[in-house]
Amino acid sequence: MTDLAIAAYGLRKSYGDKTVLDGVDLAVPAGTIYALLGPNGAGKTTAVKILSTLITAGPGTGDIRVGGHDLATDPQAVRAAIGVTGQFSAVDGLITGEENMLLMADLHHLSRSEGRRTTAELLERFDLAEAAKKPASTYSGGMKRRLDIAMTLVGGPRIIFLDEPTTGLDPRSRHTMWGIIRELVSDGVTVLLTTQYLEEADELADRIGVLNNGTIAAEGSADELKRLVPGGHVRLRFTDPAAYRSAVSALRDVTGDDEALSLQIPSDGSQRALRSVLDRLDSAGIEADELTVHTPDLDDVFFALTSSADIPDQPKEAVR
Ligand SMILES: Nc1ncnc2c1ncn2[C@@H]1O[C@H](COP(=O)(O)OP(=O)(O)OP(=O)(O)O)[C@@H](O)[C@H]1O
Repeated sequence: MTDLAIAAYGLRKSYGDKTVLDGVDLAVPAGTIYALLGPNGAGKTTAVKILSTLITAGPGTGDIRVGGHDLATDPQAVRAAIGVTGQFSAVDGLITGEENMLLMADLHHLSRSEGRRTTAELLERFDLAEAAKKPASTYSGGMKRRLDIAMTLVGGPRIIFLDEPTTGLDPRSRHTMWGIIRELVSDGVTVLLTTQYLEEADELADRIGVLNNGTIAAEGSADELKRLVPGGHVRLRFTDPAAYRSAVSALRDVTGDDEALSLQIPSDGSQRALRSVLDRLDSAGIEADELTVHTPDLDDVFFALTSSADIPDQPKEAVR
């Protein structure tokens, strides 16, 4: 049996008559990154709050184990094993970065010397040593987010929940944060993150769960998810209408756009498929002005799975 850091069966939660989570299963192997991806209001934060014991799951929820501990019977042990960084920072702006860290060390009952050592180490690691004695309110968004994660790490959690860790950060800070998350996992920590950014899930996650309408509409690695949607094609553009017409008759299975003088050929984008297109063009003596390859990306998957809210069940049937 794989060592699961997080195992949740049939997560349910409703607010009044609004069902937010309608039986979500999650299985996250230790030492991996799992991304919960979903549009606004999909229930990502709700799932994180339940798994981190901040709110209770609704009736009908099955077993939930985090770090091997049963969430229902041993929430204290779960809390000791995890760290949570939410969308709203735990950083106190009135005190310095260092003081924020020392406060966390106190909360975790570290001795004074251990607290100082851990604080210094983490501030250094997160590139905050220089700013350590400045009030946190003077920090940039990226620095605050790094301090927030550093504070989460004071207790040495083995499982970390990151709720939208890079929302609102500029591209450079986002890349820094990705580096930090990768480093955590290389130390054996398990990360469950929520994100609205497909690129982030693609970059970081071993597995991605697409949350939609209260259920996981699809789950897999980024590559597996991309294979779920059709849409790979080669696009050829022409400036000469005669060349365009010859290409349409020389190639099979094409969809042409007579006005734009462009045509699309379904293709998996492989070298072999491209060569076959080029060979056919060559042997017909046709030269295209532009050739582009489009392979499905996570955007295509996301839109395919989350855009048809008006057609119940369709997304699930399409992928399962
Ligand atoms: N305490 C609450 N009372 C009533 N409704 C709530 C409560 N908390 C969340 N909701 C509703 O549950 C739904 C899911 O919210 P949640 O915050 O989990 O979504 P999310 O996927 O994290 O979205 P976002 O990306 O916007 O943060 C939303 O429609 C929200 O309005």
